[in-house]
Amino acid sequence: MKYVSTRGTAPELDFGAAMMTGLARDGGLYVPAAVPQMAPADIAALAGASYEDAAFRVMRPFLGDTFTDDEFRALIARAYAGFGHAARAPLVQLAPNHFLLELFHGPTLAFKDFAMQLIGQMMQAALAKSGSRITIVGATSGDTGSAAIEAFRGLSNVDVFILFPHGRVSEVQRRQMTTPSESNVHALALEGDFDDCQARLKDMFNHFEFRDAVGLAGVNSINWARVLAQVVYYFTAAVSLGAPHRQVNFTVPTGNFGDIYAGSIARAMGLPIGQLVVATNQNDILHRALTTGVYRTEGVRPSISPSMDIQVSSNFERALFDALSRDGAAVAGLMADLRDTGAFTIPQGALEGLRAGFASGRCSEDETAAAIARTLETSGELLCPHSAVGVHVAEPYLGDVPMVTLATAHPAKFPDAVEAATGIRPALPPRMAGLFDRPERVTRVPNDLAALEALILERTGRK
Ligand SMILES: Cc1ncc(COP(=O)(O)O)c(C=O)c1O
Ligand SMILES: N[C@@H](CCOP(=O)(O)O)C(=O)O
Repeated sequence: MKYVSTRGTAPELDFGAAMMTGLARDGGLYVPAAVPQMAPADIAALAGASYEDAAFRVMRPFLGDTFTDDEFRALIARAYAGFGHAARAPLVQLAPNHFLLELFHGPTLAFKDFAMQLIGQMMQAALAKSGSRITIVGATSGDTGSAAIEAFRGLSNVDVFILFPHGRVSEVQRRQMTTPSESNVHALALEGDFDDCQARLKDMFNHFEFRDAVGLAGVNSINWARVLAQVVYYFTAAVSLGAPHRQVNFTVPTGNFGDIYAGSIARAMGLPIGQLVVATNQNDILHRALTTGVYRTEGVRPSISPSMDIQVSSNFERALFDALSRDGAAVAGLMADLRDTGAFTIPQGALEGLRAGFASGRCSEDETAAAIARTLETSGELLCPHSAVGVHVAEPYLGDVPMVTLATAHPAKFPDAVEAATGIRPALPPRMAGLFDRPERVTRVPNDLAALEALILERTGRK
Protein backbone atom coordinates (compact mmCIF):
# COMPACT_ATOMS: atom_id res chain seq x y z
CA MET A 1 0.00 0.00 0.00
CA LYS A 2 1.54 3.28 -1.15
CA TYR A 3 0.56 6.85 -0.33
CA VAL A 4 0.79 9.73 -2.81
CA SER A 5 0.72 13.48 -2.30
CA THR A 6 -2.21 15.60 -3.45
CA ARG A 7 0.29 17.93 -5.13
CA GLY A 8 1.89 15.14 -7.09
CA THR A 9 5.63 15.68 -6.63
CA ALA A 10 6.56 14.36 -3.16
CA PRO A 11 7.94 10.83 -2.89
CA GLU A 12 5.45 7.98 -2.48
CA LEU A 13 5.58 6.54 1.04
CA ASP A 14 4.31 3.49 2.89
CA PHE A 15 1.84 3.86 5.77
CA GLY A 16 4.46 4.11 8.53
CA ALA A 17 6.47 6.78 6.73
CA ALA A 18 3.34 8.75 5.76
CA MET A 19 2.22 8.72 9.40
CA MET A 20 5.58 9.98 10.69
CA THR A 21 5.94 12.54 7.86
CA GLY A 22 2.64 14.41 8.25
CA LEU A 23 2.61 17.04 5.50
CA ALA A 24 4.18 15.91 2.21
CA ARG A 25 7.34 17.74 1.23
CA ASP A 26 5.59 19.35 -1.77
CA GLY A 27 3.08 20.93 0.64
CA GLY A 28 0.37 18.37 -0.18
CA LEU A 29 -1.47 15.79 1.89
CA TYR A 30 -0.91 12.06 1.66
CA VAL A 31 -3.73 9.82 0.40
CA PRO A 32 -3.72 6.11 -0.53
CA ALA A 33 -2.68 5.42 -4.12
CA ALA A 34 -5.79 3.22 -4.29
CA VAL A 35 -8.53 2.74 -1.69
CA PRO A 36 -8.87 -0.90 -0.56
CA GLN A 37 -12.33 -2.39 -1.08
CA MET A 38 -14.47 -4.22 1.46
CA ALA A 39 -16.89 -6.76 -0.03
CA PRO A 40 -20.51 -6.67 1.17
CA ALA A 41 -19.98 -9.99 2.99
CA ASP A 42 -17.00 -8.54 4.90
CA ILE A 43 -19.05 -5.48 5.83
CA ALA A 44 -21.96 -7.68 6.96
CA ALA A 45 -19.53 -9.70 9.09
CA LEU A 46 -18.84 -6.58 11.20
CA ALA A 47 -22.31 -6.95 12.76
CA GLY A 48 -21.84 -7.89 16.40
CA ALA A 49 -18.07 -7.30 16.31
CA SER A 50 -16.50 -5.22 19.09
CA TYR A 51 -15.40 -1.71 18.10
CA GLU A 52 -11.80 -2.87 18.40
CA ASP A 53 -12.33 -5.84 16.11
CA ALA A 54 -14.13 -3.69 13.55
CA ALA A 55 -11.27 -1.17 13.75
CA PHE A 56 -8.76 -3.91 12.99
CA ARG A 57 -10.71 -5.24 10.02
CA VAL A 58 -11.43 -1.83 8.48
CA MET A 59 -7.93 -0.34 8.89
CA ARG A 60 -5.69 -3.38 8.36
CA PRO A 61 -5.63 -3.23 4.52
CA PHE A 62 -4.24 0.34 4.66
CA LEU A 63 -1.22 -0.52 6.82
CA GLY A 64 0.95 -2.73 4.63
CA ASP A 65 3.71 -4.23 6.75
CA THR A 66 4.13 -1.32 9.18
CA PHE A 67 2.84 -3.51 12.06
CA THR A 68 2.16 -7.22 12.38
CA ASP A 69 -1.45 -8.24 12.94
CA ASP A 70 -0.72 -9.01 16.60
CA GLU A 71 1.02 -5.68 17.12
CA PHE A 72 -1.81 -3.77 15.48
CA ARG A 73 -4.49 -5.56 17.52
CA ALA A 74 -2.59 -4.73 20.73
CA LEU A 75 -2.24 -1.04 19.75
CA ILE A 76 -5.97 -0.81 19.03
CA ALA A 77 -6.81 -2.47 22.35
CA ARG A 78 -4.67 0.01 24.29
CA ALA A 79 -6.04 2.98 22.31
CA TYR A 80 -9.67 2.37 23.22
CA ALA A 81 -9.30 0.87 26.71
CA GLY A 82 -9.72 4.30 28.35
CA PHE A 83 -13.04 5.13 26.69
CA GLY A 84 -15.98 5.64 29.01
CA HIS A 85 -18.51 3.61 27.03
CA ALA A 86 -18.37 -0.12 26.24
CA ALA A 87 -19.59 0.49 22.67
CA ARG A 88 -16.96 3.27 22.22
CA ALA A 89 -19.22 5.01 19.65
CA PRO A 90 -22.84 4.36 20.69
CA LEU A 91 -25.83 5.31 18.55
CA VAL A 92 -28.89 6.88 20.13
CA GLN A 93 -32.16 7.62 18.38
CA LEU A 94 -33.32 11.24 18.15
CA ALA A 95 -36.39 10.81 15.94
CA PRO A 96 -37.76 8.32 13.42
CA ASN A 97 -34.84 7.58 11.10
CA HIS A 98 -32.55 10.13 12.78
CA PHE A 99 -29.71 8.82 14.94
CA LEU A 100 -26.91 10.48 16.86
CA LEU A 101 -23.46 8.89 16.86
CA GLU A 102 -21.92 9.80 20.19
CA LEU A 103 -18.21 10.27 19.61
CA PHE A 104 -17.42 11.97 22.89
CA HIS A 105 -16.73 9.12 25.30
CA GLY A 106 -12.94 9.28 24.96
CA PRO A 107 -10.56 10.81 27.50
CA THR A 108 -10.90 14.43 26.28
CA LEU A 109 -14.60 14.26 25.38
CA ALA A 110 -14.38 14.87 21.63
CA PHE A 111 -14.24 12.71 18.50
CA LYS A 112 -10.55 13.52 18.13
CA ASP A 113 -9.77 10.88 20.76
CA PHE A 114 -10.71 8.08 18.35
CA ALA A 115 -7.79 8.90 16.10
CA MET A 116 -5.44 10.56 18.55
CA GLN A 117 -5.38 7.71 21.05
CA LEU A 118 -4.55 5.29 18.25
CA ILE A 119 -1.94 7.57 16.63
CA GLY A 120 -0.35 7.94 20.07
CA GLN A 121 0.00 4.17 20.30
CA MET A 122 1.19 3.77 16.70
CA MET A 123 3.75 6.57 16.89
CA GLN A 124 5.15 5.27 20.18
CA ALA A 125 5.52 1.80 18.66
CA ALA A 126 7.24 3.26 15.58
CA LEU A 127 9.58 5.38 17.73
CA ALA A 128 10.45 2.39 19.91
CA LYS A 129 11.54 0.54 16.76
CA SER A 130 13.53 3.46 15.29
CA GLY A 131 14.91 4.84 18.56
CA SER A 132 14.31 8.38 17.28
CA ARG A 133 12.90 11.48 18.94
CA ILE A 134 10.24 13.76 17.46
CA THR A 135 8.69 17.16 17.97
CA ILE A 136 4.96 17.25 17.44
CA VAL A 137 3.51 20.63 16.58
CA GLY A 138 -0.27 20.82 16.37
CA ALA A 139 -2.73 23.56 15.46
CA THR A 140 -6.04 23.53 17.24
CA SER A 141 -9.33 25.31 17.53
CA GLY A 142 -9.68 23.48 20.84
CA ASP A 143 -10.21 19.75 20.54
CA THR A 144 -7.27 18.40 18.54
CA GLY A 145 -4.87 20.08 20.97
CA SER A 146 -6.29 18.57 24.13
CA ALA A 147 -6.57 15.14 22.50
CA ALA A 148 -2.95 15.31 21.32
CA ILE A 149 -1.68 16.39 24.72
CA GLU A 150 -3.58 13.55 26.36
CA ALA A 151 -2.12 11.04 23.90
CA PHE A 152 1.52 12.17 24.18
CA ARG A 153 1.95 13.70 27.65
CA GLY A 154 4.88 12.38 29.66
CA LEU A 155 6.65 10.56 26.80
CA SER A 156 10.41 10.94 26.92
CA ASN A 157 11.00 10.87 23.15
CA VAL A 158 8.22 13.30 22.14
CA ASP A 159 7.81 17.05 22.71
CA VAL A 160 4.31 18.38 22.03
CA PHE A 161 3.70 22.02 21.10
CA ILE A 162 0.09 23.07 20.60
CA LEU A 163 -0.83 26.36 18.94
CA PHE A 164 -4.31 27.55 19.84
CA PRO A 165 -5.98 30.90 19.05
CA HIS A 166 -5.75 33.08 22.14
CA GLY A 167 -9.20 33.81 23.63
CA ARG A 168 -11.07 31.73 21.03
CA VAL A 169 -11.41 28.33 22.70
CA SER A 170 -13.75 27.38 25.53
CA GLU A 171 -12.45 27.49 29.10
CA VAL A 172 -12.67 23.70 29.40
CA GLN A 173 -10.72 23.26 26.16
CA ARG A 174 -8.09 25.79 27.30
CA ARG A 175 -7.64 24.18 30.68
CA GLN A 176 -7.34 20.72 29.11
CA MET A 177 -4.33 22.10 27.25
CA THR A 178 -2.80 24.33 29.90
CA THR A 179 -3.11 22.26 33.08
CA PRO A 180 -1.08 19.12 32.25
CA SER A 181 2.14 19.44 34.25
CA GLU A 182 4.41 17.17 32.17
CA SER A 183 7.47 19.00 30.91
CA ASN A 184 7.13 17.69 27.34
CA VAL A 185 3.81 19.58 26.94
CA HIS A 186 3.88 23.17 25.66
CA ALA A 187 0.60 25.09 25.25
CA LEU A 188 1.07 28.16 23.06
CA ALA A 189 -1.68 30.80 22.85
CA LEU A 190 -1.23 32.52 19.48
CA GLU A 191 -2.36 36.04 18.62
CA GLY A 192 -4.68 35.14 15.76
CA ASP A 193 -7.33 32.66 14.74
CA PHE A 194 -7.19 28.92 14.01
CA ASP A 195 -6.32 29.55 10.36
CA ASP A 196 -3.23 31.46 11.51
CA CYS A 197 -2.25 28.53 13.76
CA GLN A 198 -2.66 26.05 10.91
CA ALA A 199 -0.84 28.31 8.43
CA ARG A 200 2.18 28.66 10.74
CA LEU A 201 2.20 24.90 11.28
CA LYS A 202 2.27 24.31 7.51
CA ASP A 203 5.00 26.97 7.18
CA MET A 204 7.10 24.95 9.64
CA PHE A 205 6.60 21.79 7.59
CA ASN A 206 7.60 23.70 4.45
CA HIS A 207 10.77 25.07 6.11
CA PHE A 208 12.87 21.95 5.65
CA GLU A 209 15.87 23.11 7.68
CA PHE A 210 13.66 23.59 10.76
CA ARG A 211 11.53 20.52 10.02
CA ASP A 212 14.58 18.25 9.87
CA ALA A 213 16.35 19.90 12.82
CA VAL A 214 13.52 19.21 15.26
CA GLY A 215 12.17 15.98 13.72
CA LEU A 216 8.83 17.65 13.07
CA ALA A 217 5.74 15.41 13.17
CA GLY A 218 2.09 16.36 12.76
CA VAL A 219 -1.02 15.02 14.41
CA ASN A 220 -3.57 17.25 12.76
CA SER A 221 -5.73 15.64 10.14
CA ILE A 222 -3.06 16.53 7.60
CA ASN A 223 -1.75 13.19 8.91
CA TRP A 224 -3.40 10.38 6.94
CA ALA A 225 -3.46 8.11 10.02
CA ARG A 226 -5.86 10.56 11.69
CA VAL A 227 -8.32 10.26 8.82
CA LEU A 228 -8.00 6.49 8.67
CA ALA A 229 -8.89 5.96 12.32
CA GLN A 230 -12.03 8.06 11.81
CA VAL A 231 -13.24 5.81 8.97
CA VAL A 232 -14.05 3.04 11.43
CA TYR A 233 -17.07 4.56 13.15
CA TYR A 234 -18.86 5.11 9.84
CA PHE A 235 -18.73 1.34 9.41
CA THR A 236 -19.84 0.46 12.94
CA ALA A 237 -22.74 2.94 12.81
CA ALA A 238 -23.93 1.96 9.33
CA VAL A 239 -23.72 -1.77 10.03
CA SER A 240 -25.75 -1.42 13.19
CA LEU A 241 -28.47 0.28 11.07
CA GLY A 242 -28.53 -2.47 8.46
CA ALA A 243 -25.60 -1.88 6.07
CA PRO A 244 -24.57 -3.36 3.70
CA HIS A 245 -28.16 -4.43 3.00
CA ARG A 246 -29.43 -0.90 3.45
CA GLN A 247 -28.13 2.62 2.66
CA VAL A 248 -27.32 5.03 5.47
CA ASN A 249 -26.82 8.82 5.28
CA PHE A 250 -24.49 10.88 7.50
CA THR A 251 -24.40 14.53 8.50
CA VAL A 252 -21.06 15.73 9.80
CA PRO A 253 -20.31 18.99 11.67
CA THR A 254 -17.40 20.21 9.59
CA GLY A 255 -14.45 22.57 9.91
CA ASN A 256 -11.19 21.15 8.62
CA PHE A 257 -13.06 18.55 6.49
CA GLY A 258 -11.19 15.62 8.08
CA ASP A 259 -14.14 13.84 9.64
CA ILE A 260 -16.40 14.01 6.59
CA TYR A 261 -13.52 13.08 4.33
CA ALA A 262 -13.15 9.93 6.45
CA GLY A 263 -16.80 9.20 5.63
CA SER A 264 -16.05 9.53 1.93
CA ILE A 265 -13.24 6.99 2.33
CA ALA A 266 -15.68 4.58 4.02
CA ARG A 267 -17.98 5.04 1.01
CA ALA A 268 -15.09 4.54 -1.43
CA MET A 269 -14.30 1.26 0.38
CA GLY A 270 -17.79 -0.01 -0.38
CA LEU A 271 -19.94 1.13 2.56
CA PRO A 272 -23.36 2.05 1.11
CA ILE A 273 -23.49 5.66 2.24
CA GLY A 274 -26.12 7.67 0.39
CA GLN A 275 -25.71 11.29 1.33
CA LEU A 276 -22.75 12.78 3.16
CA VAL A 277 -23.90 16.18 4.38
CA VAL A 278 -21.37 18.89 5.26
CA ALA A 279 -22.74 20.90 8.21
CA THR A 280 -21.11 24.28 8.76
CA ASN A 281 -21.66 27.01 11.32
CA GLN A 282 -21.66 30.70 10.31
CA ASN A 283 -18.11 30.16 9.03
CA ASP A 284 -19.68 28.55 6.00
CA ILE A 285 -16.90 28.58 3.42
CA LEU A 286 -17.45 24.90 2.57
CA HIS A 287 -21.20 25.35 2.07
CA ARG A 288 -20.57 28.43 -0.08
CA ALA A 289 -17.89 26.64 -2.11
CA LEU A 290 -20.17 23.69 -2.84
CA THR A 291 -23.06 26.01 -3.65
CA THR A 292 -21.30 28.64 -5.77
CA GLY A 293 -18.17 26.86 -7.00
CA VAL A 294 -15.93 29.58 -5.55
CA TYR A 295 -13.87 28.86 -2.45
CA ARG A 296 -13.29 32.29 -0.92
CA THR A 297 -11.96 33.09 2.56
CA GLU A 298 -13.76 35.88 4.36
CA GLY A 299 -12.10 35.98 7.79
CA VAL A 300 -13.24 33.89 10.72
CA ARG A 301 -16.24 35.04 12.77
CA PRO A 302 -16.09 33.65 16.33
CA SER A 303 -19.12 31.45 17.04
CA ILE A 304 -20.62 29.36 19.84
CA SER A 305 -19.24 26.28 18.04
CA PRO A 306 -15.63 27.52 18.16
CA SER A 307 -13.95 24.29 17.09
CA MET A 308 -15.47 24.82 13.65
CA ASP A 309 -14.35 28.45 13.31
CA ILE A 310 -12.20 27.67 10.29
CA GLN A 311 -11.90 29.15 6.80
CA VAL A 312 -8.93 27.34 5.30
CA SER A 313 -10.21 23.80 5.48
CA SER A 314 -7.18 21.61 5.12
CA ASN A 315 -8.70 18.31 3.99
CA PHE A 316 -10.82 19.87 1.29
CA GLU A 317 -7.61 19.53 -0.71
CA ARG A 318 -7.94 15.73 -0.50
CA ALA A 319 -11.49 15.83 -1.86
CA LEU A 320 -10.39 18.26 -4.61
CA PHE A 321 -7.58 15.90 -5.60
CA ASP A 322 -10.10 13.15 -6.28
CA ALA A 323 -12.56 15.52 -7.96
CA LEU A 324 -9.74 16.71 -10.24
CA SER A 325 -9.02 13.12 -11.31
CA ARG A 326 -5.94 13.06 -9.08
CA ASP A 327 -4.15 15.80 -11.03
CA GLY A 328 -1.58 17.04 -8.48
CA ALA A 329 -0.49 19.97 -10.66
CA ALA A 330 -4.09 21.20 -10.86
CA VAL A 331 -4.44 20.97 -7.06
CA ALA A 332 -1.15 22.84 -6.58
CA GLY A 333 -2.43 25.56 -8.92
CA LEU A 334 -5.66 26.05 -6.96
CA MET A 335 -3.76 26.11 -3.67
CA ALA A 336 -1.40 28.76 -5.09
CA ASP A 337 -4.47 30.84 -6.06
CA LEU A 338 -5.77 30.48 -2.50
CA ARG A 339 -2.44 31.58 -1.04
CA ASP A 340 -2.05 34.53 -3.43
CA THR A 341 -5.65 35.81 -3.70
CA GLY A 342 -7.58 34.20 -0.81
CA ALA A 343 -9.82 32.32 -3.26
CA PHE A 344 -9.98 29.77 -6.06
CA THR A 345 -12.63 28.71 -8.54
CA ILE A 346 -13.43 25.00 -8.69
CA PRO A 347 -13.42 23.81 -12.32
CA GLN A 348 -16.94 22.80 -13.44
CA GLY A 349 -16.28 19.06 -13.80
CA ALA A 350 -14.68 18.89 -10.37
CA LEU A 351 -17.54 20.88 -8.86
CA GLU A 352 -20.06 18.41 -10.24
CA GLY A 353 -18.04 15.56 -8.76
CA LEU A 354 -17.90 17.27 -5.37
CA ARG A 355 -21.63 17.97 -5.44
CA ALA A 356 -22.31 14.34 -6.28
CA GLY A 357 -20.27 13.33 -3.24
CA PHE A 358 -21.29 15.93 -0.69
CA ALA A 359 -24.47 17.81 0.15
CA SER A 360 -24.17 20.79 2.49
CA GLY A 361 -25.96 23.18 4.78
CA ARG A 362 -25.30 26.09 7.11
CA CYS A 363 -26.47 26.80 10.65
CA SER A 364 -26.58 30.31 12.12
CA GLU A 365 -25.87 31.12 15.77
CA ASP A 366 -29.58 31.37 16.62
CA GLU A 367 -30.33 28.13 14.80
CA THR A 368 -27.56 26.40 16.76
CA ALA A 369 -29.02 27.49 20.09
CA ALA A 370 -32.54 26.55 18.93
CA ALA A 371 -31.35 23.08 17.85
CA ILE A 372 -29.81 22.47 21.30
CA ALA A 373 -33.08 23.47 23.01
CA ARG A 374 -35.33 21.60 20.56
CA THR A 375 -33.34 18.37 20.71
CA LEU A 376 -33.40 18.38 24.50
CA GLU A 377 -37.15 18.84 24.43
CA THR A 378 -37.93 16.22 21.80
CA SER A 379 -35.44 13.50 22.66
CA GLY A 380 -33.85 14.31 26.03
CA GLU A 381 -30.36 14.55 24.42
CA LEU A 382 -28.17 17.46 25.46
CA LEU A 383 -26.04 18.44 22.46
CA CYS A 384 -22.81 20.39 22.25
CA PRO A 385 -23.09 23.34 19.83
CA HIS A 386 -21.11 21.52 17.09
CA SER A 387 -23.39 18.51 17.22
CA ALA A 388 -26.36 20.91 17.20
CA VAL A 389 -25.09 22.40 13.93
CA GLY A 390 -25.15 18.85 12.57
CA VAL A 391 -28.67 18.12 13.80
CA HIS A 392 -30.04 21.39 12.34
CA VAL A 393 -28.45 20.81 8.94
CA ALA A 394 -29.55 17.15 8.88
CA GLU A 395 -33.24 17.89 9.40
CA PRO A 396 -34.17 18.78 5.79
CA TYR A 397 -32.44 15.59 4.64
CA LEU A 398 -34.48 13.23 6.84
CA GLY A 399 -36.51 10.67 4.93
CA ASP A 400 -36.69 6.94 4.29
CA VAL A 401 -32.94 6.38 4.54
CA PRO A 402 -31.64 6.40 8.12
CA MET A 403 -29.63 9.55 8.88
CA VAL A 404 -26.75 9.50 11.36
CA THR A 405 -25.58 12.85 12.72
CA LEU A 406 -22.16 12.83 14.32
CA ALA A 407 -22.08 14.19 17.89
CA THR A 408 -18.51 15.41 17.91
CA ALA A 409 -18.06 16.71 21.46
CA HIS A 410 -19.54 16.41 24.93
CA PRO A 411 -21.82 19.31 25.91
CA ALA A 412 -19.77 19.90 29.08
CA LYS A 413 -16.89 21.20 26.95
CA PHE A 414 -19.10 24.17 26.02
CA PRO A 415 -21.19 24.78 29.14
CA ASP A 416 -21.84 28.49 28.51
CA ALA A 417 -23.47 27.94 25.12
CA VAL A 418 -25.46 24.94 26.35
CA GLU A 419 -26.65 26.77 29.46
CA ALA A 420 -27.67 29.82 27.41
CA ALA A 421 -29.76 27.59 25.14
CA THR A 422 -31.36 25.34 27.76
CA GLY A 423 -30.79 26.71 31.25
CA ILE A 424 -28.88 23.52 32.05
CA ARG A 425 -25.16 23.71 32.82
CA PRO A 426 -23.74 20.31 31.85
CA ALA A 427 -21.28 18.85 34.33
CA LEU A 428 -17.94 17.35 33.44
CA PRO A 429 -17.57 13.63 34.13
CA PRO A 430 -16.22 12.96 37.66
CA ARG A 431 -12.84 11.82 36.30
CA MET A 432 -12.25 15.40 35.15
CA ALA A 433 -12.95 16.91 38.55
CA GLY A 434 -10.19 19.32 39.51
CA LEU A 435 -9.78 20.74 36.00
CA PHE A 436 -10.74 24.18 37.28
CA ASP A 437 -8.45 24.00 40.32
CA ARG A 438 -5.16 23.04 38.68
CA PRO A 439 -2.65 25.79 37.78
CA GLU A 440 -2.37 26.75 34.13
CA ARG A 441 0.88 26.86 32.15
CA VAL A 442 0.72 28.70 28.83
CA THR A 443 2.95 30.91 26.70
CA ARG A 444 1.49 33.80 24.68
CA VAL A 445 3.11 33.81 21.23
CA PRO A 446 2.94 36.16 18.23
CA ASN A 447 1.67 35.06 14.84
CA ASP A 448 5.24 34.98 13.59
CA LEU A 449 7.03 31.97 12.12
CA ALA A 450 10.56 32.95 13.14
CA ALA A 451 9.54 33.60 16.74
CA LEU A 452 7.68 30.29 16.95
CA GLU A 453 10.55 28.33 15.47
CA ALA A 454 13.02 30.00 17.83
CA LEU A 455 10.86 29.07 20.83
CA ILE A 456 10.56 25.44 19.72
CA LEU A 457 14.29 25.14 19.01
CA GLU A 458 15.08 26.57 22.44
CA ARG A 459 12.55 24.42 24.35
CA THR A 460 13.74 21.24 22.63
CA GLY A 461 17.38 22.02 23.45
CA ARG A 462 18.41 22.52 19.83
CA LYS A 463 19.63 26.10 20.32
C1 LIG B 1 -16.25 19.38 18.28
C2 LIG B 1 -15.86 19.44 16.85
N1 LIG B 1 -16.80 19.22 15.92
C3 LIG B 1 -16.51 19.26 14.62
C4 LIG B 1 -15.23 19.56 14.17
C5 LIG B 1 -14.98 19.55 12.71
O1 LIG B 1 -14.23 18.43 12.32
P1 LIG B 1 -13.34 18.46 11.03
O2 LIG B 1 -12.30 19.49 11.25
O3 LIG B 1 -12.76 17.11 10.92
O4 LIG B 1 -14.22 18.83 9.91
C6 LIG B 1 -14.22 19.79 15.10
C7 LIG B 1 -12.84 20.12 14.72
O5 LIG B 1 -12.48 20.35 13.63
C8 LIG B 1 -14.54 19.71 16.47
O6 LIG B 1 -13.60 19.88 17.38
N1 LIG C 1 -11.48 21.47 15.21
C1 LIG C 1 -10.12 21.11 15.22
C2 LIG C 1 -9.30 21.84 14.21
C3 LIG C 1 -8.11 21.03 13.77
O1 LIG C 1 -8.58 19.95 13.04
P1 LIG C 1 -7.76 18.66 12.68
O2 LIG C 1 -8.81 17.61 12.60
O3 LIG C 1 -7.08 18.95 11.44
O4 LIG C 1 -6.77 18.34 13.76
C4 LIG C 1 -9.62 21.25 16.63
O5 LIG C 1 -10.42 21.06 17.53
O6 LIG C 1 -8.49 21.59 16.87
